[in-house]
Amino acid sequence: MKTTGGTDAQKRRAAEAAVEAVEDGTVVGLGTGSTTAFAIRAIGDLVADGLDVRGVPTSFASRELARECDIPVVDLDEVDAVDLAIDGADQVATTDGALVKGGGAAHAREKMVDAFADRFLVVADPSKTAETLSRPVPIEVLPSARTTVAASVSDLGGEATLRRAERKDGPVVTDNGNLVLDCEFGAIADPESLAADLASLPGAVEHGIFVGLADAVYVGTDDGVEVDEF
Ligand SMILES: O=C(CO)[C@H](O)[C@H](O)COP(=O)(O)O
Repeated sequence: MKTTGGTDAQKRRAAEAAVEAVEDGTVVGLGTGSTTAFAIRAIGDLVADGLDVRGVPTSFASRELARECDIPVVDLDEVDAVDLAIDGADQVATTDGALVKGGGAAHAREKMVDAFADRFLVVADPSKTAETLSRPVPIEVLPSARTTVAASVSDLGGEATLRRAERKDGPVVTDNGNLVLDCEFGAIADPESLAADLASLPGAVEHGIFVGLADAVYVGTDDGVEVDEF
């Protein structure tokens, strides 16, 4: 499910440009994925130079990396505000900054942190951008809801596939102990409407469509960074 079309240099450029927005004394949401990992490492470098920040990780993996980088970490329920969140995406709509996320199965916690943040910056490479979202939409589901949610997805015109683990027999289990259905809808003409439909399914914990949340998208290219504000 991971999308790895961009180069590390592109990802790093986007991440390091976004990290320039991190201010002293703030709480920063730490997204998940290979692009955000560059941002977490860059924040770690600033912490080593004396920057005072606390990070709110969105996954086991981002928590581990933040700790490795000596970034003090706190849970979302321990802070009154998240000043800035930096997170990656599997696909970014260039028109309005709508996203498909969840390639790392972390979208439930990512959505909580990204939505709560005063400002949410997306970091991406050019392989992620599109005029219309069309990537399969991950839905985190309670284990016993996987067949009922899959049937509802089919009623909505999609096709759900249980995400399987690459290095173990069986399904991917999220950090929250749930399963993930990757749901193919083809081109998504109205992400807001599909998001509302998916949010209403009993047993669906969270889906990977992020509408109206991104404040800016940083796209790292081979020779710079393009920034779109929304
Ligand atoms: O949504 C995500 C994890 O749930 C990631 O942000 C998304 O998959 C992008 O990852 P990468 O930067 O490795 O391509």
